[in-house]
Amino acid sequence: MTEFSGGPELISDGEAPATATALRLSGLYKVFGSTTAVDHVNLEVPSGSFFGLVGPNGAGKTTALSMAVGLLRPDGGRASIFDHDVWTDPTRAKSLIGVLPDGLSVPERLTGRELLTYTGRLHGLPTSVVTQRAQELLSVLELTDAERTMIIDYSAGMRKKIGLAMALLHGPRLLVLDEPFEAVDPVSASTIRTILGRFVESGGAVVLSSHVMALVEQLCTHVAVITQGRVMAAGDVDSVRGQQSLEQAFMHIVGGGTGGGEGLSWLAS
Ligand SMILES: Nc1ncnc2c1ncn2[C@@H]1O[C@H](COP(=O)(O)OP(=O)(O)OP(=O)(O)O)[C@@H](O)[C@H]1O
Repeated sequence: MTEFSGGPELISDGEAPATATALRLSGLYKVFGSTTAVDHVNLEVPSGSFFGLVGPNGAGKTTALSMAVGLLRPDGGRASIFDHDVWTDPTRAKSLIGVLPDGLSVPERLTGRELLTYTGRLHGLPTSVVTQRAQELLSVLELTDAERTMIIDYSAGMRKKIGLAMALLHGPRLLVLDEPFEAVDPVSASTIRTILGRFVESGGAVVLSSHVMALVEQLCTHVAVITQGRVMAAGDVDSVRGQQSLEQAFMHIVGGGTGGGEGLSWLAS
């Protein structure tokens, strides 16, 4: 097991943004055929916050995050990163964010090390900086043994970790992570939590989607509950959960928890 000590300098590359809002979504809207995936979503992610986006399957989390980072064009509304509009000022906006998208698509025949080198060079980082940061990220994320393995041969958890390394490599100020802990083993998950915690302590902001309420409750300072494309509750974690656990509050807000008690009688032997 690699102890996480020190590690790469994750906050650094841009000048300090003057605004206190890392991510602002205003009236964000997306329709697929007859499905309104994201329905006029307004959200503000403060600088220095750890923001969890939770919601049932199909709630619109991935669609909202994809529009927030400029991967999917909205049908309406705006997304801005530290006051830079993602669609009218994409170069500046995207230089400030690191993204771990759902279903990361990368050149599969590159090795982990090659992928980081390629990513760093695309960001315009000097070779020496890319080499040093890639080394540290591979080590911290326990991918050193797999640095010469092609991505096509990576497990699901290894793909998440190399995706996170790609998101961190250029020293962003906002991380937008779709299900970063999915398929990741407990030791790596703990390392990732430490990295993200340090990132936020240093003034960065993290937005992540997750289905694991206990994790969101433990990690996040803020949370938004989204269902059927709409934000049903948002704010600091204490105010959203009230006197209940976040899971109880979630069930209450989305109106779930009644299924599974009937039917499937053929499963009982
Ligand atoms: N490319 C697409 N074409 C058509 N419908 C889509 C597309 N992408 C998403 N949808 C629909 O939009 C809605 C929101 O999907 P989305 O993937 O954003 O939900 P999610 O909250 O991320 O779900 P999950 O938790 O299951 O990952 C769903 O009804 C989904 O079927």
